[in-house]
Order: sequence, then C-alpha cells, then structure tokens
Amino acid sequence: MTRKKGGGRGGRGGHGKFRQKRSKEEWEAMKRENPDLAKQADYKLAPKQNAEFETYYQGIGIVPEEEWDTFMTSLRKPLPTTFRITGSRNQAQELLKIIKGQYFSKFMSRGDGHPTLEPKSLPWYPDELAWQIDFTKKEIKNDQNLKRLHRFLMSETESGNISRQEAVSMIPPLLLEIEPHHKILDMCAAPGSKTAQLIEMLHNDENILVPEGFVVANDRDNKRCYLMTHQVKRIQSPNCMIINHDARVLPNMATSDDENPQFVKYDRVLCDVPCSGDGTIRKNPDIWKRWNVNGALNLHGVQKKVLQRGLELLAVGGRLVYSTCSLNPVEDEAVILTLIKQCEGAIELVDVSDKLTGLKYSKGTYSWKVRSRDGTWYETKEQAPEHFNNKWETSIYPPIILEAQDAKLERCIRVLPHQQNTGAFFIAVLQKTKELPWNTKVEKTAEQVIKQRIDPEEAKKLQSEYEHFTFNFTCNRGRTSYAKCNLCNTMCSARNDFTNHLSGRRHKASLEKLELETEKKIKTEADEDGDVKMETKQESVDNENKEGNGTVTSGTTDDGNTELNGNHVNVKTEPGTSVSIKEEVDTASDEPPAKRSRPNNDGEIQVRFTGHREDPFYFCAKNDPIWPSIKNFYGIADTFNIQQVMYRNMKRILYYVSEPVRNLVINNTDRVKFINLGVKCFSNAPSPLVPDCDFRLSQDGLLAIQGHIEGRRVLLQKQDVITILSNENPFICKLTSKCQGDVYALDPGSCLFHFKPSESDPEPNVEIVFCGWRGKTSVRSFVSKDERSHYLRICGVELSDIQSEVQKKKEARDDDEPGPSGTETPMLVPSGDEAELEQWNKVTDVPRGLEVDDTEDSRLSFPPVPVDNDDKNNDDDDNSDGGGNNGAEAADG
Ligand SMILES: C[S@@+](CC[C@H](N)C(=O)[O-])C[C@H]1O[C@@H](n2cnc3c(N)ncnc32)[C@H](O)[C@@H]1O
Repeated sequence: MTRKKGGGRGGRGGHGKFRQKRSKEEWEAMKRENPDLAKQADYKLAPKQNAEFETYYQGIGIVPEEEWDTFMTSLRKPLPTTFRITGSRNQAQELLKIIKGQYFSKFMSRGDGHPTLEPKSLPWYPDELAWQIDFTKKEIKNDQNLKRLHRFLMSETESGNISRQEAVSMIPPLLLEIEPHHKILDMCAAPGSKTAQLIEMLHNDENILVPEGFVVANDRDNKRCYLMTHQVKRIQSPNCMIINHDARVLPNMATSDDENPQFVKYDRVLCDVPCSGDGTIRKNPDIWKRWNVNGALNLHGVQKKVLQRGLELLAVGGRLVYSTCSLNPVEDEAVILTLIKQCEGAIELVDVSDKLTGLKYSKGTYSWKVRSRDGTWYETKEQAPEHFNNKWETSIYPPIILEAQDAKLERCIRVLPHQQNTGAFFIAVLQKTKELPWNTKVEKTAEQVIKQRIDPEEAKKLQSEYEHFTFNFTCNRGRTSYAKCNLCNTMCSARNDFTNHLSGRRHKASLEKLELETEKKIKTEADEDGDVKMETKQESVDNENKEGNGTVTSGTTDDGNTELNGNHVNVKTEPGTSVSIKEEVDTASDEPPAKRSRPNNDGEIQVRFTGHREDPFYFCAKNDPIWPSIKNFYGIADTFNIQQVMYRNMKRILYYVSEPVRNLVINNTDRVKFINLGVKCFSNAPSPLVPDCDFRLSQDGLLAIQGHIEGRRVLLQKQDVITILSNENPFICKLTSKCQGDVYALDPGSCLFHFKPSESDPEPNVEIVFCGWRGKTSVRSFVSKDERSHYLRICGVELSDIQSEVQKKKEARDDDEPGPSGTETPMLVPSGDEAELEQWNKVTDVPRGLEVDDTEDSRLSFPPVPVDNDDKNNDDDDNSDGGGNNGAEAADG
C-alpha cells in the first residue's frame, strides 16, 4: 500500500488533514468558523510552545536562570531585518553613503506616531557594512512609509550589491579571515548565503581582478545546489565552483593528472553542518511543533563525520570553522570535543574573543546532559540503559571536566537570541597544527608495531593475518588506535569498526573486484610466450581509476570509516584506451566533442553520479577557431588565456573561469560532480552590422576579463553614465563631446563603457564598467535593470527625477501610440507605486528592438534573435543583458 505524499498524521512533514493547500478565502472562512482548527493548521498562528523544548533547555543550563524568561520571550518574536553591503571596498563605501544619507536618515525619526526605524550597524562587522533594522521583512514590505526602502533593498539584493542575511550567519565566514590566495571549501553550502560571503571576501581587493584562490561550494542535495547557483551567480566570480557530494565522503581533488597526483588541501574550510535548527525557531516557527530531543541525537553522527572529513581536507596551518544553528551541546561541543580527542593534538580551538568586538555571546559549555524521549536524564554512558546506548553514540555524553578544559571548550561561541535580538548560533574555530594521526604518511612496520604494542604477539598475528591492513598502535595508551584497510582505503578507528569492516559488504566487494581485476590483468597481459606481467594491487586500482572505471577517493562513510568513493562519470573510451578531457579539447573544432555523458554500448564505461545529469564542461583549445575574430575585434591582449574559456553544449555561450578552477575541473571530471562554474563572458549574437565578430560581450563576466580588453572601450564622464543608463538608446550626439569622439571612432557593435573617477570628474569615487552597444546613431547599455538602478544611485541620480518621463511614456503606450521614429526612448525607471513597477518590469523584459529603432533603415538590419537556450550553466532567469532576448534589443545593431 502506498501512502500519499504528505498525507497521514505524523507522516514526514505532514500534519495530516491540516496540511492541505487552502486558498486565502478558505483560510479566512476556517479562521472564522473554527479558530482552534485554524490555529493547529497554520503554524504561524499556532502557539509558540513546546514543553519538551523548554524542559530540555532549562535542564541543560546553557541559559542562565535569570535570563530564562527573556530568552523564551525573544524566541517567540520574529527576527529583525539584517543585511550586508557587498562588492568591492570602494563600491561598498559609495553605497553605504547612499544608504545612510538617502534612506536611513529619512526614517530615523518619522514623527507620525510610528516607532522609528533606528537602523544599527552591527558593531562586530567591519567598516559599518552590516546593518540591522528592528522591523521584520514583512513590516518593511507592508508599511507605506517604508515602500521606497523596501524596493531599494530588493533591487540592490537582486543586483548583488547587498545581501540580506541573518546577522549570526555572517559570523562564520568572517572568522575564516579569507585572503585572495586561499583555497576555500564550503562543505554544506546550500542555499549559499555564507558561500556568497566567502566569495566576496576572496574578491575583497579590487586591485586583483581574478584572485589566485577559489571557493569549492558543496552540498549533498542536488536541488539545493541549483538554488545556490542563483545565489552565487549574483557575485559573478570566475573563482567558484559548485559540486554535489555527501560531505562525509567528499572526494579528494587532484591538482594534476600525474600518475601520483597531489590532492588539494584547503586553507579554509567552512563546516556549516546540517542540524536540528532550533536556533532558527524565530524564522521558522514550525520548529515549535516538531522539535524533540531525538533531533540532535540523530544528527550528532553525521555532524562528526562531516567535521572529520573537513579536517582531513584542511591543510596543516589551515583554519576550519564549524557552525550550527542549533543551541544543543550534543550537536555543538560534543562534536568538537570528539574530534579534538580523535585528532590527538593535531587540531586546537582558536581563541577569537578579540575578533568580534561588540558581539554578545556565551562561552562554550563544559557540561550538559543527555535526555531520552521518556524524560530521563543521563550524564554518563554508564547511567543509560543498554538499549539507549545501542542506539546513540558514546560521544553524545558530556566530558569529564579535565577533558573539557584540555580541549579549551570555552573558546566556542554560542550566540543566544536575547543577547542582541538575533537567531541562535554556535561557532567553533579550529586550527590544524599537524597532520591528523590517521593520515600520517609513516606507516609502522610490523616490527615497530610489535615494539610499541602491549601485546606484541597479537599485533604480529594481526599484521600477518590481514594482508590488506596497516595497523597503528602508537597512541591511545597502548590500545590499537586504528587499522587502515589499504584495499578499500578505509580507516577503522576502533576495534569493532575493524571487525565490522572485515565482515562488511564493501570489503567483500573490494576483495572480489580485486580478484577479478587481477585475473583479467593476468589474462590480458600474458604475452605470446606465456609470460605474465604482474601488477601490484595498488597499481591495478590506480589504473582502473585512470580508465574512469571507479575512482579512489577517500571519504568517511556512515560507519565512520574512510572508503573508496564510487562517484563516476561517463568517460567515452575506445576499447583499451582512455580519453582525457585534455586530449579532447586540444582537438580544435567548431563542433563540441562527443558528449561524454551519453551512454553507448561500445567501449563506453558508464559510471554514475546521482542527481540531475549535468552537461559536460568543455574548455577551448589554444588554437580554437572561434577565438581569432573575438580577439581581433575586441583587441584582447595576449595575456588572456583562451584555455580558461569554457562552454557546455555548443560554443554559443562562453564562460570564463580562473586558472586554478580550470585545472581542478579538467583533472577531476571522473571524481567530482561539478554543477556550475564560470561567468558568462561572450555570447553568440551575429549581426549584419558587425561582420567581423559574432560574439558580444556579456556583463556577467565583464569585470573578470575587462583588464585584458584593449579595444572597444569607451571612456565615459559621469554625465555620460547617467545619459546611457537612464535612456533606452540615447543618440550619440547626447553624449559629452569627448565621449562622442570615442564612440564615433568605433565601428558598430558590442563595446565596453568605462567610467574612471578623475580630478575633473571625481564623483562617484568608484570605477564603473558595463557592457553596451554602439549603434549607427545611438548607443545603449546591456545591464540588468537592477544594476542600472544601482549605478544610477551611485551617480547620485534620484530615480524619481525621471519619473515624469516614465509617466509620459506609459501614457503613450496606454494610448497605443507607437513611439515616434527617430526619437530616443526614456528609460523606464520604477518610481512610486506598484503599477509603475509592474510596467517597468514588463517593458524592460520585452525585446523591443523594432519599437525603439532610431533610424528608418536600421529596422531592416536587426540581427536574428539569439536565444540563449543552451545557457544551462547558469539558471534561467538571466536578465543581465538588459532582459529579454540578447542582441535583439540593440538599438540599431
Ligand atoms: C545549515 S544548511 C547550510 C546553510 C548554508 N551554509 C548557508 O549559509 O546558506 C545545511 C546544508 O547541508 C546539506 N547537507 C545535509 N547533509 C549533508 C551531507 N551529508 N553532505 C553535504 N551536505 C549536506 C543540506 O542540504 C543543507 O543545504
């Protein structure tokens, strides 16, 4: 019998009959007729109470008794609004000036009987770039007086210049102290608010257009990876890649395709693990209903394994931040302490108390208790009944005081909601001081082992008995600290892990596979004389990987062991050969190489990743035939490496990635499931006006590549920026005389507009670079409407100044009068009411080429409308090119 999704009382995510979708009217009727039922059905109306939650946290003692009531009261209130100003330092400072001057000052004291807005900058966030307003998002949205602020926040968020993020969630990236050269791993990254912050920090130095470092953002949930793509895309960084793996077994990434490749060790790791989330109860009131003590107990194991893998991938000297939005020590200190003990001095908690000046928080706790669902408290494993201990891990119990002191657990940070009106959060900063004990390269010989063992006879016996294992007896007071299975690359950290592994399916399968492989090798490599060339077992496994038939990557599995990670892609091979992605791309051709991911029956080895199947990533070859025309047309310097340009399906949209990102992709396609990377830098949009080049610049990747572009650059004065951005297609003669000269000197086609502050034109104190089009008699910009608004704001333009023009245009449209030929079209900037905003969206999103034409004959010369339907790399809502179908909107191009 199958149960309907979401149906059934107590079913996963369902509140039985209450959980059906209702229209607004139905809700209203239900509230009138049966308020009790309505309350139960709507978690927003349900009482914010949970007796088990209260008893538990009162019993645990992380909130001082005298603060308990304030703590509970604050948990029941909705969250205030917080945001960060992003972007390069200069851009951020300019926007900050505008926010303070034009938005906040007006709302500081409204004098209309309403409470004032009182925005506060978060004292612990550098340069006044993070702000809190004690109004909820909804209050801001619904208050007529705050409409303008609301629209500003929305528009600047969409253009990526501010990020609406919970205050506490900004702390972990901050504590990672990112520098431009850092290799950064975000293990559980979706939906990506912290990833975005990490990428921004990587790009903090505006003198470095493409930093050396990179961000690998991973999430196990395939769908959430796509959510993250949207979040990350706003930042337009060629230094980031999104991958899709279980963080417990996150594959190693090779830095080369040598026989013995080096694997990436990250300088910074963010381990923002899945958690019970009770710290987000203010934002997610449904947690009141479903919280119980088992939530944390269930997650403790996963959290430990993700952290363990993070520490394995961290470079010695590197820093890892572990964080949860849970208040529960079982998910917090218990996880940290376990790993500190397990790592035997290789990691330590960092004291960051001086890094967060002004943040109120509680220090990590030394003691807690474990509670079962029947309400019994346990302080030690010994107190708990056997059935309880069989179910839960030993590491959930509190430590003895000395252990907690040794580990310096007080260095952990727990932010409580009432301390400064935020969500609750836990953060621990760890430093890796030496290699982890189970990763040390020196493996003990049987003789050494015997010397250090309490029971040398048993060690000797074990070592000779289990040929695939290496035993390490060097620590833990003479007890076996681990046995490593060299066959499966599995770490067994306790005696029962070892026996479980031996009898487990994985080990048996590996043994069988090894036998089969050895047999096969013996057969195929027997020469005519019957000589047999034997391979070592390790070589056999290595070769297997090179052929794309399984990848040896270590990772930690459900049972805490490290295993072979069977993540795979389809690698097209002729029988007996292996084709690397490098070889494919070096064969320059206009056609994409054969699809690597398409299975076929001859010679292709099919190996699978989970989730949505991704199109492959192809990199252009050095001598790629598409390149000379682009290079010549835009005057691209020789410093630009065409091999960093990538495409996915057809060479219609070209993406740019940083060099380290490219190298990681080409060396790891058979190990890693890449979801998204690169920024769009060129797209194919042929025009009869531009016979020499079919590719047009794209705003997304412009900042990353503009340093290499020597031609087709028009220097603007501030007045020109305003003219171009506030009109759809202004005549060239409306530009300043110097600018007119530059534009007339260009042939029609895609170009780059550049404003640099100078002595004569000092404001705004920030460079502005955007894509545009030089038509026959007019120019236009190719940037999204939100970006246009942003740059105009930076230039000090009050959008309402051109409101009347919008109104005129709107009226003309309403009367169904076509726009007069030979006139330029005023920009449609949103002003006051929703209707106008709607109109703005409508108009700027529709291809309007013919309508806004500025010369009679140019109507005939519109380029065919290129539809970016193979732009799968980025998601569908790409409006960065002025919205609508690319190219077709060009004024007269
Ligand atoms: C707390 S959320 C991360 C929030 C994110 N860091 C941010 O700031 O937007 C936890 C994430 O972990 C992911 N996740 C759960 N189990 C995982 C696993 N075993 N490996 C990797 N990701 C996992 C979930 O899909 C979820 O997106």
